[in-house]
Amino acid sequence: MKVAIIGAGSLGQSIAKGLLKNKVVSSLYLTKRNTSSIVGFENYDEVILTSNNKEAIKNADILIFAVQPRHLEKILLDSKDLLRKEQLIISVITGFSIQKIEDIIGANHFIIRAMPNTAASVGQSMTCLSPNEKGIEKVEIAKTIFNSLGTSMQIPEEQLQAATVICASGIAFWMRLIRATTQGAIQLGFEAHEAHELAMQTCFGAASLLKESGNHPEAEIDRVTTPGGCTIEGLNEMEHQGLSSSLIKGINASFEKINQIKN
Ligand SMILES: NC(=O)C1=CN([C@@H]2O[C@H](COP(=O)(O)OP(=O)(O)OC[C@H]3O[C@@H](n4cnc5c(N)ncnc54)[C@H](OP(=O)(O)O)[C@@H]3O)[C@@H](O)[C@H]2O)C=CC1
Ligand SMILES: O=C(O)[C@@H]1CCC=N1
Repeated sequence: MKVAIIGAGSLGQSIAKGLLKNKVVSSLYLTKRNTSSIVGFENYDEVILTSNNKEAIKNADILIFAVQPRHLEKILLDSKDLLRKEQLIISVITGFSIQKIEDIIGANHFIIRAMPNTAASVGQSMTCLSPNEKGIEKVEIAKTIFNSLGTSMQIPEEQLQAATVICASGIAFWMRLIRATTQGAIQLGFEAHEAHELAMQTCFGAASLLKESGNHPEAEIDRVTTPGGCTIEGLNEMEHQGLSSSLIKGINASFEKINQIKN
């Protein structure tokens, strides 16, 4: 696979690292205006770092656009004459609709909007995919790419904003929960590095339990909460303080914001 990532910033580099780790690309163009700020890709023969989007677009079969939303329109306008009908065009850009992409480059292209997260760099992204009408033909290729970076799910484009909040912003939400647990552990007397390890592995264990057992979280909670014990005491206090409610409200605030952002 010859891939170009147009806009190798935070997410673009995460995707690149995952692709390289899994050896799924024969050549990988990474573009950004200031290429000197990219580090960590020097030892890969298949990587071409450049600020020349046109060169990257010409030499790739799969284009992954990962610039900030405000930059996409100009890049597409500048390069639309170079786009080939057989190329697969993937956009990971928040809030930039398929309709808007088609308005710029035409509907006769394989276009797929993808919403991965930064865990792509370690092969653990949850990626949601929404193709345009033509892109349905190439959705399996997109699944192959994003399944090599974690797991993927095809969803209607109308749900992509919600998926962004849950999966892409979700990385930040879970990080904050892990950080808060770490702070609690330090208060209980652990060294910071120990507290971090305890919080991180326990979070990983909780997610793994659900994934491997297929159980509902409440079933797993019931297995931990000894009657009259410390777990239910802590859990109930967290709920009195609004744990579930604050998460749901945060998710809704994030969703309201994403729907206000105009590209
Ligand atoms: N970060 C995340 O976790 C997620 C982000 N997204 C979406 O992905 C997109 C990228 O986000 P993120 O990686 O955080 O943003 P960044 O700002 O980190 O990355 C964007 C990159 O695009 C480059 N760029 C800007 N203009 C051009 C240009 N004309 N040609 C080539 N490259 C260019 C910038 O580098 P330079 O200035 O050197 O050109 C920058 O490195 C956004 O649309 C965001 O909504 C979606 C899901 C998750
Ligand atoms: O915070 C944001 O707006 C973008 C979209 C999801 C992750 N980063």
